[in-house]
Amino acid sequence: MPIIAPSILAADFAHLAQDIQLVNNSKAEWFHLDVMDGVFVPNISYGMPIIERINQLTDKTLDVHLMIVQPERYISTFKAIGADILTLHFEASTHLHRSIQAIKTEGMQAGVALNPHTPVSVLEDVIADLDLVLIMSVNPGFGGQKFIENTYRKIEKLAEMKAVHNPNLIIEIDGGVNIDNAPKLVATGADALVAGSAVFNADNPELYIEQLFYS
Ligand SMILES: O=C(CO)[C@H](O)[C@H](O)COP(=O)(O)O
Ligand SMILES: [Co+2]
Repeated sequence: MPIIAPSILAADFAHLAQDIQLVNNSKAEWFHLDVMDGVFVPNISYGMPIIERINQLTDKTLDVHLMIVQPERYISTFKAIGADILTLHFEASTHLHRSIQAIKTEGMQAGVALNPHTPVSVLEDVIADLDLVLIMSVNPGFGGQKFIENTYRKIEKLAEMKAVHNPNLIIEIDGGVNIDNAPKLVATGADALVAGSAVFNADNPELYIEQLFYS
């Protein structure tokens, strides 16, 4: 079964506690939390106070996706507010190896995210140190975008690298995931599926999460 990570970006911020409870009651194992700075991506989402509050309202894993420049500046801050998995972008990280080690030293799981144009091969020399690779299946910055079909090819290649270098690596797919593409994503090698708009726009989000879980 894949790990389902509903993206809170698509939640109703006027009724956030209700949407957190919905995820708590569902088969989702993780909360996916998108932090955008308006510089690395052309959008600003939410930051530390929201994540800190969500951490107080759940026992589930907090999967934090940083879409910010100089993410290394905030590693200890995200640990302090409850992040369990901290994923930063390859494209935003000059000293990626050092940042991965810093995340692990803080006691979090370390992830690296790749934009749609970035080949998985760039991770060859750090893949053994990683807990997770997040493949962006849309261009980062916004929810509700159309899934990019080339993602399957990237999962295949990453799954080959995983088999050789790091069998425990989690392959996470983020963007445009829904119940139509989820089965093929899982069959191709995805271990974790992020879904925002598909979940929170569903008539019954809890049931939708269950359908994704049984993909
Ligand atoms: O990182 C992200 C955007 O940059 C989000 O996690 C992603 O877009 C999820 O939203 P949706 O499922 O609506 O595509
Ligand atoms: Co994300």
